[in-house]
Amino acid sequence: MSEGWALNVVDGWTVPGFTHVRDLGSGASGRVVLAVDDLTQTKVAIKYLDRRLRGDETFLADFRTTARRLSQLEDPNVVDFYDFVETPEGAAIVMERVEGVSMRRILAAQGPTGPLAALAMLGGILAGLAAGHERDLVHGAVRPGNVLVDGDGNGRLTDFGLVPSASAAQSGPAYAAPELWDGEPPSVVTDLYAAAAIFFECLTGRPPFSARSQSGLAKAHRESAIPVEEVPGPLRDLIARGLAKDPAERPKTAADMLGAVEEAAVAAYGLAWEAQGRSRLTELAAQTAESPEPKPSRITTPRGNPVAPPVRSSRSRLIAAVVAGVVIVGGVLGAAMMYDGRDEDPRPEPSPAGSGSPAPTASAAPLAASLADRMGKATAKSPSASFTFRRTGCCGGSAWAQGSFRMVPGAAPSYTMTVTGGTKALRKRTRAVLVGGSAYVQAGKRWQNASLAGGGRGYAALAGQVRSGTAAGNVVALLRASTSLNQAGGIYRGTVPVSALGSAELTQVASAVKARQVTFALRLDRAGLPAQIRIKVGQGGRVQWLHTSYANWGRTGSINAPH
Ligand SMILES: Nc1ncnc2c1ncn2[C@@H]1O[C@H](COP(=O)(O)OP(=O)(O)OP(=O)(O)O)[C@@H](O)[C@H]1O
Repeated sequence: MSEGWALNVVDGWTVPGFTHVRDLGSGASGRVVLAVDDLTQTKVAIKYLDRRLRGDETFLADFRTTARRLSQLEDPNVVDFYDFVETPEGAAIVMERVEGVSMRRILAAQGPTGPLAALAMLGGILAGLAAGHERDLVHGAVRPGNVLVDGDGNGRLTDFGLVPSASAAQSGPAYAAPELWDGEPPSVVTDLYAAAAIFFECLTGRPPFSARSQSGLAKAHRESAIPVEEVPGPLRDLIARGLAKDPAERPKTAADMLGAVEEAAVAAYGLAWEAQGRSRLTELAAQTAESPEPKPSRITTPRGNPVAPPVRSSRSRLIAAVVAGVVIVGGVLGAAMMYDGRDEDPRPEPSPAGSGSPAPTASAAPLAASLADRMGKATAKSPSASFTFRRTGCCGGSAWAQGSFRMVPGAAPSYTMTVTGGTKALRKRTRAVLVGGSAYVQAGKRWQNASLAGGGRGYAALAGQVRSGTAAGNVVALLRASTSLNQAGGIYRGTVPVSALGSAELTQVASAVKARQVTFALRLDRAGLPAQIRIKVGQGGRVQWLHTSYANWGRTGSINAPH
C-alpha cells in the first residue's frame, strides 16, 4: 500500500458523493478506485493523486488548465474525464470506468501482440492523441499503463497531463524521446515518439531500447540505431519515422501519423486490417483479464466522516448524462461503433409484408424524429465536413475513401476524396471530385470528366458510391426510417427495413447480400452532428459493413470542379 493511498484512507478523505467499491490498482501517479456515484449509481474510476503530485505546485497549476480542457474533450479513444477534485485533504480525478485491461498488463501476460493488433492499438492511441492535441492537450506520459483496452478491442488513453513538472522523461523512460532526456517539455512529437515505442513493443515484446542505467537508457534513446529490422518490413517506415531522434523528422501531427498507419496497414494487410486487429486485441484483452489480477483489495470507505466540500467540483457532465439522459458522447463508445457484432439483432427480420410499411414503432418514432430534426438543423448550419469511409464485408466491393464534402441545397453534395477499391482495377489510390451529376477522376496530371448517371465500375462509380454511402442526408433518412431505435452508452442503435432505405448505395449493397433490413450504430457529437456511423447490411454469413467517421463540421473549404 503506497504512502499516498494510506494517507487518503487514514485521513478519512474520499471524494464526497461516491461510495468506494474496490481498489483497481496503483501506478506512477496514484491509486485508482472503482466507485459508485451516490446520486446516479454510475460506476466511475477515481484516481487519488499521490503525495508527490499533490505537493507539486507547478504540476497542480498546469493540471487545473488541463482539467478544464479535458472536461471538453470527448473522444472514443480517450477515457472520459468527469472532474478534478481538490481539497486541503487530497486531490483526485473522477473519470469514466473502463471495463478492460491496460496495455501494460496485456504485454506482460501475452508478449507480442502480432502486427494487426499492434496497428489497431497504435491507431487508437493516435486517434486519442489527435483529439487531445487539437485542444492543446499534450499527453506527456504515453506508456502502456496509460492505454486501456476495452472489451471491444478499442485502445483508450488515460492520464492526459499527469506528469510531474520536473521529470518528463521519468514518466515513462522506455518511451521517452531524446529531447525529454535533455530536459525539454513534453510536446506533440514526444507523444508520437512514445506511441511508436509502444507500437514497437507490441510488435517485438520489448521496448526499442534498454540499458542497465538511466543514463544508459538516455544515451540509447539519443544515439542508438533504431532497431527497425526487428519489425515486419511494411511497418519499418512507421517505426523509423516515429522514433526519429530528430523531432523534425517525426510526423508533424498525430493525424499525419494516423494517415501513414492507415496507408501502411491497408497496403500490407488489406482493408479489413482494423477489424481484424481489433478482434485480436479483444481476444488478448479477454485472455489477460482472465489471468490473475494483481491483488485487488476490498476497501472500506470511511463514510460518516464529515468531509469538506470539494473546492472545485462540477460533476455536471456525469450527472447530466445519467439523470437527464443526455449522452456523454465520446468516452463510452468508439469501440461499439466498430465491428463488434454486438448489434446482431436476435429478432427475426421483418416479414416482406411488414417491411412494406416502414412506419417507426411508437417507441422509435419520437426519439428518431427529434434526433433527425436536430441533426437536419445542425447539418444545415454546418454544411461541410471531412470524412473517412470504409466498406468491408462478405461480398466483395471493399472500398476506402477519405476527403471532405459540402452540402448543396437542392442538389447532391459536392465531394473531394482520395478513394481506393478492393478490386485490382481500383487498387491505386486516386483522387476524385464530385460536383452535381459529374465526377472528375485524376489520371496523372489530368482530370477526366465522367458522368455518374450510368453507374459503372470505375473510380467515378466508386466515388459515387462513397457519396451515397456517407451523405449526411442519408444518416438523417436512416433515423427517420428506423423501426426501432434505442440509446445506450451514447450510441444510438436502429433498424431500418431495406424497402425504406433512401440511399441508392445502401439499397444496392442490400440487394447484393440479399438483406431485408439494415442496422446501424450512430454516435453524435455535442452539436448533434454525426461523429461516426457504422451500418451493417445483411445478417449471418452475408454481411457488408459501411463505416464512416466525420470531423471538422463547418470547417472544410469549398469544392469546385477541377480544371
Ligand atoms: N478509468 C479506469 N477504468 C478502469 N480501470 C482503470 C482506470 N484507470 C486506471 N485503471 C486501472 O487502475 C490500475 C492503476 O492504474 P494507474 O493508471 O494508476 O497505473 P498503471 O496502469 O499501473 O500504470 P501507470 O503507472 O503507467 O499509469 C490499473 O490496473 C489500471 O488498469
